[in-house]
Amino acid sequence: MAADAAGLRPGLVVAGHGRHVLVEAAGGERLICHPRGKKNQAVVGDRVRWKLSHDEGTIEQIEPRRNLFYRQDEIRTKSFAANLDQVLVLIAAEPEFSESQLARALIAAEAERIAPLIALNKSDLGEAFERAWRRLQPYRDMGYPMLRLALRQSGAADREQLLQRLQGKTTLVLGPSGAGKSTLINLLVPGAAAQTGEISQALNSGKHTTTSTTWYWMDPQRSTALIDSPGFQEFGLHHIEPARLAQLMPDLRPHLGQCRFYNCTHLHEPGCAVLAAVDSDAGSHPITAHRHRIYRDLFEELSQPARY
Ligand SMILES: Nc1nc2c(ncn2[C@@H]2O[C@H](COP(=O)(O)OP(=O)(O)OP(=O)(O)O)[C@@H](O)[C@H]2O)c(=O)[nH]1
Ligand SMILES: [Zn+2]
Repeated sequence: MAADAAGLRPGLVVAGHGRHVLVEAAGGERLICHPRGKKNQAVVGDRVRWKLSHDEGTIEQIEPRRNLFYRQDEIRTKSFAANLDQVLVLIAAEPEFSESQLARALIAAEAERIAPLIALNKSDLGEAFERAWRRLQPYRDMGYPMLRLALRQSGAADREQLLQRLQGKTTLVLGPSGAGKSTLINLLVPGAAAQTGEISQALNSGKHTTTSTTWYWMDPQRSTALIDSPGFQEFGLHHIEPARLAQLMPDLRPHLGQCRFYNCTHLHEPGCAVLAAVDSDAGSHPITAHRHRIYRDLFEELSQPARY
């Protein structure tokens, strides 16, 4: 597409590495762009206005974001994707997933009002799978959509199942190492491996890197996208106020506003409606003891002063 009077062209950020990003122009061609100034770092999924200078570009504007998915550890903020429709958390029967990591990813999505979708892979593993599926019961009760996958065995069927959920949307895929994220991306994006090679070469001048977030189109019409992002581990949530945490946990949420103290932390107070629901048979929204422990641990973690 032609540049406007100021020489600006529209583009989409499709990969990021450090300060420079790869931008896809309206016609589909891609080029390296650098941010203008120190602030305003563009992230994958950003719609930008860029200007050509020599054979690279500078990003002059970032369009307002619908949402920004980020995790923040104690040291630095790592925002990594913007303008998402949903987050797909891919876990597996083996290696055993960490419920705390799963809970963190869901809370990060809830905080930005991005719809989460959980997929449990390796249903061919029999008993180990059923055990993992049972561990996810509280998350089904919370209303999160959940898929059973066997990506290595039943690729074609899984592909159909996934397409129904992904079509026309932009989905960030998150998952711990070994759950099958590469298998899933290769199933849905033919040629993904080759693309990754090209991107890392472009961004990193030939050095191989797997640490950048990458946008993949699933269809030639460029209407359905997957974003692959490393780093499910160390999912810091330091950008979230502890007092806001309970609202981001759908099993705690229905009990809020019913505690004796308006500023109840739901950790130890008498007359706490959340505590009353933990492992309770009475009432319609029970909270498992494990989920309350995750809440407690996170609340304490987020209450620590940030260490810089
Ligand atoms: N049994 C079983 N194994 C699977 C299935 N899907 C993937 N795997 C295997 O699980 C292992 C991890 O799969 P990957 O796709 O490499 O997982 P990943 O999440 O990308 O892992 P990293 O590369 O470590 O980030 C591989 O050995 C796959 O062959 C499945 O449905 N069943
Ligand atoms: Zn309370």
